Amino acid sequence: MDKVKIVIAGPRGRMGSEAVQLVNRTENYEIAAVIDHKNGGGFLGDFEGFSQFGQVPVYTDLALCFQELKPDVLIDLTTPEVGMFHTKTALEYGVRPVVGTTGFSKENLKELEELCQEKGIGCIIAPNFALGAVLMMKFSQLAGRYFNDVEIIELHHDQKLDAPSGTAVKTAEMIADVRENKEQGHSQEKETIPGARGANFDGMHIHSVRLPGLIAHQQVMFGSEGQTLTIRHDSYNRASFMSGVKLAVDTVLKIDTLVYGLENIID
Ligand SMILES: NC(=O)C1=CN([C@@H]2O[C@H](COP(=O)(O)OP(=O)(O)OC[C@H]3O[C@@H](n4cnc5c(N)ncnc54)[C@H](O)[C@@H]3O)[C@@H](O)[C@H]2O)C=CC1
Ligand SMILES: O=C(O)C1=N[C@H](C(=O)O)C[C@H](O)C1
Repeated sequence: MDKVKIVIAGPRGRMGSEAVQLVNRTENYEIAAVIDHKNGGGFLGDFEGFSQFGQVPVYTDLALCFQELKPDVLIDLTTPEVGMFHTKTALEYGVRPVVGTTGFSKENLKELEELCQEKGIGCIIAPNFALGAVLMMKFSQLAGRYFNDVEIIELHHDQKLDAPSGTAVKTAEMIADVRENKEQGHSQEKETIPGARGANFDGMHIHSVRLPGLIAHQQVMFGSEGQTLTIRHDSYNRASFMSGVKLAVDTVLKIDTLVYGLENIID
């Protein structure tokens, strides 16, 4: 059986470097190339900490990489600014994207859904690859059917670029699908310091904590008369995301639509 040819964008990043190791240790996967904005024309092995990957080419030009190597899958773990461009380019060249990069808007998702349809190939965008986080979102959605009052508190390392996190937005979207619409808190509440009540998503509030020492954590709190329910997930390292990345790569090869969220494929 031919190996799955994978291109990884963002290989020197916290997630990308973990994904390089995942692809390298998976028997039927092969790293065809990496995409980085440095060292185009060189090799991954030239980057510090990657000496074992001497032969893996580095491209700065995604389209050129796809034209020359015709890979099966792009794993994108970059930044909100470039994630959409990479994903679109991949679909245009018939390469199936598995995207962990966060910060995609509803409009972005709509455009990608149409592009998948046009090209007849699959794409997976997963705001969180950790199984526990996916369950936390599903459990929160279940609780949202019974509790209208919810506050989402996401906690991340202080190098994170986007706020709120992709996971928090996805959680809010999933709860909003089942929750009776409600503007939370007192109708006359006033912020004496702007932002004190966090971001407002459909009347729910999202709070973003950024601290060194944290990795990726989220707590969803529900309240009603005389009780609260708290659902919490913690990722203590980036290895926690890798089984989800593998599941997404294996799945994206078999589908021909856009899937937004791992909860749609874990069953
Ligand atoms: N879906 C999930 O389970 C997870 C998603 N993430 C998301 O993944 C993304 C990456 O996160 P981290 O690895 O922590 O960030 P990071 O900052 O450590 O890595 C990002 C990498 O992208 C590279 N990059 C930037 N522009 C590029 C370009 N034009 N071409 C190629 N590479 C480029 C940077 O050099 C850097 O190495 C973020 O959007 C984050 O929110 C992070 C953890 C889990
Ligand atoms: O940047 C991170 O670290 C993470 N980003 C994703 C998000 O925005 O939800 C997933 C996870 O929380 C880690």
